[in-house]
Amino acid sequence: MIQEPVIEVHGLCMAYGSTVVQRDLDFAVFPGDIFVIMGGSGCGKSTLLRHLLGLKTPAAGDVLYHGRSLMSASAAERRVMRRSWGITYQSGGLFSAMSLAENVALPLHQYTQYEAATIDDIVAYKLALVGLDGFQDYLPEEISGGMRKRAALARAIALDPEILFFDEPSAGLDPVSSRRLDDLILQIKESTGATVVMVTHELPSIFAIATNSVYLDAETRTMIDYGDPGWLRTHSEQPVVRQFLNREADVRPSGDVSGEDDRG
Ligand SMILES: Nc1ncnc2c1ncn2[C@@H]1O[C@H](COP(=O)(O)OP(=O)(O)OP(=O)(O)O)[C@@H](O)[C@H]1O
Repeated sequence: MIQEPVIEVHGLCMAYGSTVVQRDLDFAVFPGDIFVIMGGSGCGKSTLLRHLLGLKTPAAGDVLYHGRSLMSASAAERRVMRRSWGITYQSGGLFSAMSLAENVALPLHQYTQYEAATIDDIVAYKLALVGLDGFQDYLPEEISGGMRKRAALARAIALDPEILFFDEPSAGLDPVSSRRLDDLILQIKESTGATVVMVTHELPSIFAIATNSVYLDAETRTMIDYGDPGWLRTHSEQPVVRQFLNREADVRPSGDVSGEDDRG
């Protein structure tokens, strides 16, 4: 059976003013993928995520969800699309003055007409799902960084999203917490059937959970490879991609390290 893509990126060109960040991006994300946006520092990964979320307008090209253009969607259509997305930001993005339960309840208040008791049940269930049973009354600052990331994930899955977006989910976490978050993302993807799109530099995460990826090159300002990162690691025809995935010494001519990831 041929699967229809969930997301299609067509001829996308992204720019800030007259400065082009990336151009000619063409790729698709299929149902159930854990799709990773990779590339060196400053190549445009977060900018691509902002375009996928409709937070930034392309200089050219389009993003389609189930074949429907995000760019030409009306505000009402975009709201329907957003209803099916769960988003977690690099910082977690939890509201510091609200308890974990209040944070997780926010999208339920915003997008549903559920009664308070139903919302309480869903919040308790989602917090339990991410291992935060019993922490509903804590403020974000009262728990660890790993727990905050998991609370942000609980909020992102509050509405049972079809697509989960992550910007650097394990940024700032120790390897054990990072691994736990990977396991949780996999578990949630498997139990809900969600499609996952994430920006990450973390090779262990990439190899542990990604099913497909795109590599954005900072130097040529376009995608230079696309595929399963485990396969690209040894088979990519692009030395920069193999280098990124193997974290080898820089293979560019000396003095040019624009594609290097300095955080690995
Ligand atoms: N609001 C902005 N205005 C102008 N330029 C910007 C803006 N945001 C990002 N840029 C530039 O666009 C380029 C891509 O930035 P972006 O944050 O998308 O890269 P990234 O790959 O996510 O980087 P990192 O890996 O360091 O997080 C960078 O050169 C950055 O300086």
